[in-house]
Amino acid sequence: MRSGSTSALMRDDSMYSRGALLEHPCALRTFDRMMKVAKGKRMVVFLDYDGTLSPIVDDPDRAFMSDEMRAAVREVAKYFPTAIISGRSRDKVKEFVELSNVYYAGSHGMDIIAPARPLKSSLNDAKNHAIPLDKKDSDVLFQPAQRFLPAIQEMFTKLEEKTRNIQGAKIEDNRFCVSVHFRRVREEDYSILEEKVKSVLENYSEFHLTWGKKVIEIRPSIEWNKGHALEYLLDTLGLSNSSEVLPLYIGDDRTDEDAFKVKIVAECLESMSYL
Ligand SMILES: O=P(O)(O)OC[C@H]1O[C@H](O[C@H]2O[C@H](CO)[C@@H](O)[C@H](O)[C@H]2O)[C@H](O)[C@@H](O)[C@@H]1O
Repeated sequence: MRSGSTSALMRDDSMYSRGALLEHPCALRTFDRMMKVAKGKRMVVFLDYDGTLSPIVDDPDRAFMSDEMRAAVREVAKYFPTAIISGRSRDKVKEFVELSNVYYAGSHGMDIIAPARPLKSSLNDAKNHAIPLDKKDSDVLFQPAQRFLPAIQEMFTKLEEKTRNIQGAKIEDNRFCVSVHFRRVREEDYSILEEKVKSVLENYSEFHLTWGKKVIEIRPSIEWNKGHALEYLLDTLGLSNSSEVLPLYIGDDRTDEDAFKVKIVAECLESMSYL
């Protein structure tokens, strides 16, 4: 996503959602179709956090998940491998979700804890970034944007300084990316905020901006997003064979589109539309 003019921040979140709904079948309304497609397949569940497992609220630090939702996810994870893929830092999303039977991918998939298994597919380069947590431990950390950490920390400090005087602006450290929230900023200050963010970014050519729900996200320009994280997880789970596996991805924001575009996910969506 790209800003057109200085008013990119004025973009209406609900317009995006309506467009996405037209393009993708609604899971609840097409439940029977989904079950037909799922028959005989190994289902793997991928969930976004904000706006999916928790409601969108004004204060990002208070986006709590309900106990009911937590119980539902815990139950789902008993039957299907389940992963939470979020723009948040992995620690933060884990703190909110509080479940031990799910996989976590934070920073839009740039920070994954996954079971240690040999990678089978074309994600060859990915294994170079995988760090075993412990010899006895069966989990590995996958962090393809590690080298950007010092620059991200620097940017975070600069953004806090520059936006200090903009009422309602909030900078969130998501470890391998940074969020600039403007949900509580007055509309007349949107363009000032956007300019300030862009002025910081000018000195960091290896980063780019993306726009979510009342949030600007600053991300390292590497070829890695929620879609790659989904593929990585499927692969490490030994489940990247598309004829046997049904990946179910639930998400509400623009960055979730990267996961919807993954071939195996897109094919499943398409097969549901033809039933
Ligand atoms: O990938 P996600 O888990 O959906 O994370 C995307 C961003 O979500 C959070 O911001 C959004 O939710 C906040 C709480 O409801 C809301 O105040 C904000 O306006 C939304 O954009 C999170 O705080 C961001 O860091 C994530 O990038």
